[in-house]
Amino acid sequence: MQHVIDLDALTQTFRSSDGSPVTALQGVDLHLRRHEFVSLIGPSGCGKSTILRLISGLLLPSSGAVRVFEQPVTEPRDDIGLVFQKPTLLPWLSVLENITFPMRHKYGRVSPSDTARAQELLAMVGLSDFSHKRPDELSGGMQQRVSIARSLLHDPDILLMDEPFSALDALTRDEMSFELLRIWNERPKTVVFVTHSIQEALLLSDRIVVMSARPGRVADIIDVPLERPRNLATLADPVFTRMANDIRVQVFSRKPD
Ligand SMILES: Nc1ncnc2c1ncn2[C@@H]1O[C@H](COP(=O)(O)OP(=O)(O)OP(=O)(O)O)[C@@H](O)[C@H]1O
Repeated sequence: MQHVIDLDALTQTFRSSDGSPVTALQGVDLHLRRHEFVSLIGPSGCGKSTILRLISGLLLPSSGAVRVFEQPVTEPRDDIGLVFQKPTLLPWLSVLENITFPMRHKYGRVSPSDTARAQELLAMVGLSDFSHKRPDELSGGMQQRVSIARSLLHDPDILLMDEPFSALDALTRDEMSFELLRIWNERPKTVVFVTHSIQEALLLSDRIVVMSARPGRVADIIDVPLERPRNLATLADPVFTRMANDIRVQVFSRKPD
């Protein structure tokens, strides 16, 4: 079967400010199938964001290989959407202009269909009434919704999301998780989702990659057998609660290598 994302023997070393090497990732192998939803969880600093930067081409590996659609990744690709922890909006543009900005940046113009799609996405994230506001007139959570809408504008095949809901309040966070499931259902994509929330990972994912602390390695890959479509009832499913407990134990207990 063709993989959409292949990470083979991936090692990433950085140089810290005092010049000493920091091994962020060591020997990471991971293969994602088409339209799979995979979450990465693990302790702070275990290299989750580094994996997303490597897949996106924002960073090149110290050793090992990153392939997307079987092509080595050598630079950022157009068919990958990115959502970061922070919204990264341009403060001088309106909300609507921020969403269509990637099109203006790439093609020098924004077509009426881009604008219509941006408006659709704004409605989806509940911000139709804010399309002409500037980002600093919105709350942090609202700004993050705008950046999620922006990442979806060109309907990318791959979506890389780095704790996209961590800035949102708990209710909005649940709502956004279900919205993301709905979007993913309607327009399937291969998603790599970084989160610190075991519940969020379980609710969303086909597989959960549990990473170990520095140097970051893949400690376990867990299949999530919960039926789709998932909804509020999923959260009360005994399989969900049992798996959440098991993963919590796995993440928080120190296991000797
Ligand atoms: N540009 C860099 N220069 C030096 N060290 C870096 C750089 N980028 C990341 N690191 C280090 O690599 C390690 C992995 O960082 P990364 O941000 O990928 O972890 P993470 O699992 O996403 O963390 P968190 O959950 O806290 O967001 C950390 O020790 C970090 O300090």
